[in-house]
Parts: sequence; C-alpha cells; structure tokens
Amino acid sequence: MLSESDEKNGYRDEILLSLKRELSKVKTQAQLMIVLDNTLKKLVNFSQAALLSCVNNEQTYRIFFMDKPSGGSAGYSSYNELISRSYSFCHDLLDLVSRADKAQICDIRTFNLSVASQWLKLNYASGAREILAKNLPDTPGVKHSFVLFADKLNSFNDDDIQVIETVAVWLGKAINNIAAYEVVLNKERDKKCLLKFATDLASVRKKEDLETAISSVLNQLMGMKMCVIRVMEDDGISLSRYIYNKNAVYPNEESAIELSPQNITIHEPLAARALNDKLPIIFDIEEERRHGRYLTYMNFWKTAGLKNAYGTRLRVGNENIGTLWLLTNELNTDLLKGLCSQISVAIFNIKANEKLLAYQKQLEMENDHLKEQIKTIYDFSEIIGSGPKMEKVFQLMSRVVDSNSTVLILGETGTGKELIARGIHNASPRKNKLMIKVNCAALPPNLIESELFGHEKGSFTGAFEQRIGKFELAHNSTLFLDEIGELPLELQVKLLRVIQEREFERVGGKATIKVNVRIIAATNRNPEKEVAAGKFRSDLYYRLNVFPIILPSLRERTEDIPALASFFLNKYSKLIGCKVNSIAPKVLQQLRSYLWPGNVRELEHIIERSILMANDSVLREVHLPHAKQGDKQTVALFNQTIEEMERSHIINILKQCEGKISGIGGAAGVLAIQPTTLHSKMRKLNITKKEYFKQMQ
Ligand SMILES: Nc1ncnc2c1ncn2[C@@H]1O[C@H](COP(=O)(O)OP(=O)(O)OP(=O)(O)O)[C@@H](O)[C@H]1O
Repeated sequence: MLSESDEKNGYRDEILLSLKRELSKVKTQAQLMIVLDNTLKKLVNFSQAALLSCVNNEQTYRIFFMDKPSGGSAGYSSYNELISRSYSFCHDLLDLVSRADKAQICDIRTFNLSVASQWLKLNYASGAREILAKNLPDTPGVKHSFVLFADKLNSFNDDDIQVIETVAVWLGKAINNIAAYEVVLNKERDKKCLLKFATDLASVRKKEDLETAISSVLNQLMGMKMCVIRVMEDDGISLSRYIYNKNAVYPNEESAIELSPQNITIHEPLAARALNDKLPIIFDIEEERRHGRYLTYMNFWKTAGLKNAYGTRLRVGNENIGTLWLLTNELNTDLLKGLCSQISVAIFNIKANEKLLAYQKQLEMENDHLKEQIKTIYDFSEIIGSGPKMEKVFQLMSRVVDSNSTVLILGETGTGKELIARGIHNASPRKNKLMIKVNCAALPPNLIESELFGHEKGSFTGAFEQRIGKFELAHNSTLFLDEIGELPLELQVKLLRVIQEREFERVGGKATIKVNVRIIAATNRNPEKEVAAGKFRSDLYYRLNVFPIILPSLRERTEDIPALASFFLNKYSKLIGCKVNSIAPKVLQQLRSYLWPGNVRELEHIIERSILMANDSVLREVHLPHAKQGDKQTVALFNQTIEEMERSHIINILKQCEGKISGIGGAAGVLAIQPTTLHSKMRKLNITKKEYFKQMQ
C-alpha cells in the first residue's frame, strides 16, 4: 500500500511529466502562459508569473511575458505598453536576479518599492507579497529570469523550489523554441512582405505608387518612423527630395522639414558620407550626440524619440542615383540592403518612364503641330505652281487665310478658283467646318434664292418642306459662291444685304436669321465689264472685291505645265491602276506649246485621257484638241477675250462630242461641268446648235 507521501510524489511526478510534455510543444508566449496557468499551478501555488529577459551584461531588461494582474489593476492603463517597455534594474531586483541561478524566495516588502519599476509597484498594489525567482539555463545570449508571485508570505516552500529547479530546464528550452519559432514566423512575414513589395514594384509606374509601396514595406518590416529619399538631378550635383515619408508626428514639424530641404548638393556632409561609403552608415544617435557630430540632425532625431538613423546610397550599376535615409528603432540592415537595390531600380525605371512620357508628350505636341502644318501645307501643296505668278497667289492666300475678309477670286475657267477657295478655307480658323459651295450658274434663277436663303414650307409651289439655305448651313464656316457673275440682278440685292448685315429671311419666312459666314466668291467673267454693262451691281462688286485674287491662265505660267502634268500623271495612273510614270520630252514640249483655253482643267483631262490610251510606262502621245502653236487658229486665240476663248473652247468640245451635251461622251463630261452649267454657259455665250453642227458637217 502506498503511503500518503508516495501518493503525493506520484501525483507530482505525473504532473511534472505532463508539464514537460506540454512545454516541449509550446511555440508561442500565449501557449506557454496557458501551460503555466493550467499545469504548473497544480504544483506551485502562485498568483502571477513573469519572465524577465535581459541581454547579458546590460543593466536593462524587458518583460518577455507576464500574467495580467488580477485585482487592483487600476494603474495598468495599458498592459501592452507596460510589457513592451524596457526597464532599468532597480538595486533589489538586480540583487535578486544575480542570486537566482539557484531558485530564491524573497519578501517583496524588503524591496525599496519607491525606486522599483512601475510593473513591480503595480504587482505589489494588486496584492503580490512574495517572489520566487529562478534564472533559466540554456538561453544563449539572453538571460531569462522566471519570477512567480504569491499573494501571501510563506506561500512558496522547498517543494516549490524543487519543482521550479526541475521545470527551469524545460522552461528554458520552451523559451528557445518560442524564440526560434518567432524567427521562423518573422522570416515568413518578411518573405511575404518582400514578395508583396516585389509585386508592388513590378506594377509601379508613378512616384506616388512607389511611395506607398516603400512606406508599407518599411513600416511592416522595420517600424519606419521617417524615410527620406533623394534623387540625383541631371547635373550630377543636386540631390532633390523625391520621397519624404514619415509615420510620427514630430515635436517640431518645421525643423523636420527644414532638415530635409527640397534640394541639397552631393557635398552636404551626410549626403557625401552616404554617397561615398560602400557600406551603409548606421548612426547610433546617442553615440553621435556624445561625440558632438551632426548635432542639428542628431538632436532633432533624439527629440523625435529615435535611436538609429540609417543612410545609404541608392545605386544602379556603377552609378549613384540618390540617397536613402531611414529613421527607425528596428533596423534590419540585411533586409534594408535588399530593399534598397529594389528601390533603386524602381526609381530608375520611374524616372526613365517619366522621361519617356515627357518625350512622348513632347513628340505628340510636335506631331500635332506638324500635322497642323502638314495640313496647311497639304492644302496648299495640292495647288501646283512654283512660278512667280502662282507665288504671288500663294502670298495673297497666306495673307488672307486668318481673317474673315471676303475674297473674290478671278480667273478663266479651269484655272483653279475653287481649289484656291478650298485652300483658303482649309487654312483658315473655320477649317473644322465644311466649306459650303453654291454654283450660281448651275441653278435655274427661280431656285437660287431658296438655295441660298432657304424657304418655309408652302412658300411657293413645290415647297413641301421647310428648307435650310446654304447661308445657314455655312454658319461659322465659309460659303463659296462660284460663278457669282451668273447671279440674277434681283438676287444680287439680296446677297448684298446678307454680306452687309449678315442676316436674311428664308423665302416665305418672317424671322430674321443671323449668320457668321465668310464669303469667297469666284467668277471667270471680267466683273468690271459686267458692271459697266449693267449686268452686275457695282455696290455688290465693291463689297465682294475686298480682297481680289487673280489667277493666271495656264498659258501665262507655262513653267508650271511639267509639274502639273506629272501631278496629274501620278494622280490618274494611281486611280486608273496603270503604270505610266513619266512623260516623254516631246509630249512635254507639245503641252507647253498648247494654249490651254480650258486651263488646268483641260490639262488634267487630257492627261487622264492620254493615260488611258498609253501602251507604255512613258506617256509618248497626248491628244490635244487644237492645232499646235503657230497655227493660225492658235495665233487667233491670243487675240481673244476670256469669254471668246471660253466660247470657242466649248464649241470645239461640242463638235468633238458631236453635239452631245450630257451622259457618256457628252461635252459636259469632257468639260467637267454639270450639263445644266453647260447649258447656261451656252445660253450666255449665245452658242447655237448651228455653230457646232454646221462646222461638224
Ligand atoms: N494649280 C493647280 N494645281 C493642281 N490642280 C489644279 C490647279 N488648278 C486647277 N487644278 C485642277 O483643275 C481642275 C479645275 O479647277 P477648279 O474647278 O478649281 O477651277 P475653276 O477655276 O474653279 O473652274 P470654273 O471656273 O470652271 O469653275 C480641278 O480638278 C483642280 O483640282
């Protein structure tokens, strides 16, 4: 039969065994406290447990863990704050700990509590009276003292000392396990954090994103208080502040900013040190202060509650690209080194990206500008002509494009009046709106008014719908009045009013419509003669003749014929899809000798027709309708007026087309005008059927 003491010993051994097993599995402080509370308490009667850790040879310690005191804890404003602090040993505690390699029991009242640490005072206040202390073996580098408190004196006895002596070894191992597990956890956390940082950096395009990523990684890994990154400017001397990130509110915010001015040079002492040292510089702020070094910085950092400052150069390849300053109390230099290389590359890329974007923007702007220019050049470049006469025309155009002045373009048929009108419009501020064209000769007189000013529904027979006129359509744009000389006199008055007042009424309408229209008019008649003959109102003529541009006939600028011919050759061989790409010198000679009553339009058609007939890549033959220069007929042409020339040209074409006016092979097609226009021209020029039929016979 077992004695009572045997039973007691057996129970104790059983609990000790289970305690040993449980402690061997402990990985965290929380688990350790649970084991102590649940199992150790079965053997030793204690109210609270604490573990003090102190780095060997130091006079300070931290509380590795401590039970929350049960009663009288009013003074425990923040338990976490209490245990995270570092304490200086008071004499009594130091004395106790220095003897505790062997377990020691002591009366807490023997301590001079007035100089004891706050946690000890509070423990006393919450009822602790006796202490059992034992230093743990096998905890390299750090000395751990296990401290148990009891609420009554003489609570701890020799049995308890024996238990604690036995448990101390396992507790020491458990502490080592916890520390090792913490290292693993921290490494895991660091790894995750670094991986996230690497992923963040991969997507970083802007400085702001980099700032967020850096701040997050430095906070998590090193409890960053402040980080300042400076980058080297293009001059290689200035370091401008790139990132200024802080987590704490500093007692003197202005001096924080002052100490981190926008720009410094590489010669500033701290910057120079960081840039020139291969290894990062770590400042022990207290140490530097003691030596009186960099006092402005060190004093400020000290008041901001900092212990360490870290400064290093940021480098890509062999080139310094900036500096990084980190203020923190939890420096991990290895990690920071790795981070700095990543940060350097990221900054380098962002700066390169910024430069690229700036170049791109500049290029886009230049491109827009060039496009604008090209557009203007393009519009003018469609107008072929480099001789002095056309140069004059271009000069006049350039002068008038930007204004709203009315332009009157004069010139024989086919000289390019419409082309010039379009050129002016396309280079003018109104270019974004379509130029509206009205051919005054193409419409029967009774419809021109409605065409120009629009009409209201039912205003005349056939006016089934309300209609917007060309003046309204051309609002904020240009109205090109072609063949203005053909405008009936009664309409000339109305046109005069619009030009003067910029307002009109629709046919059959009462409302006055105001418009902002630029007018370009053109005619192949001689307006002065028309005015003299009473066919054109002088007041309208003066209104239109604000800025006249007179186009030379093609025979007045024969120097442009080769360029024009090759322009049309290119245009039509592309359109037709044949490979005629040059003009035989003989043909060019022929073209230059011809008198071109139909001007550029005629040249254009002749080239088009000749390409169709060509068998070769060289245009060797052209089909000119008239006899060559020197013929009687040609000489006679020189003495003709524009009108006479136009008349004889139309008759010639009509003859060639055997009197056919419209449709395929009709004269209107050859002349590239509407059949209605041809009819009206024939009426005006008094061309009778007899003339072209008689001569044909
Ligand atoms: N300088 C030029 N460069 C290139 N093409 C031109 C030139 N002048 C005229 N043309 C071309 O000749 C043809 C006739 O030009 P446009 O219609 O402008 O002449 P116009 O003087 O208005 O004729 P009309 O008095 O019969 O209305 C068009 O196809 C035009 O592109």
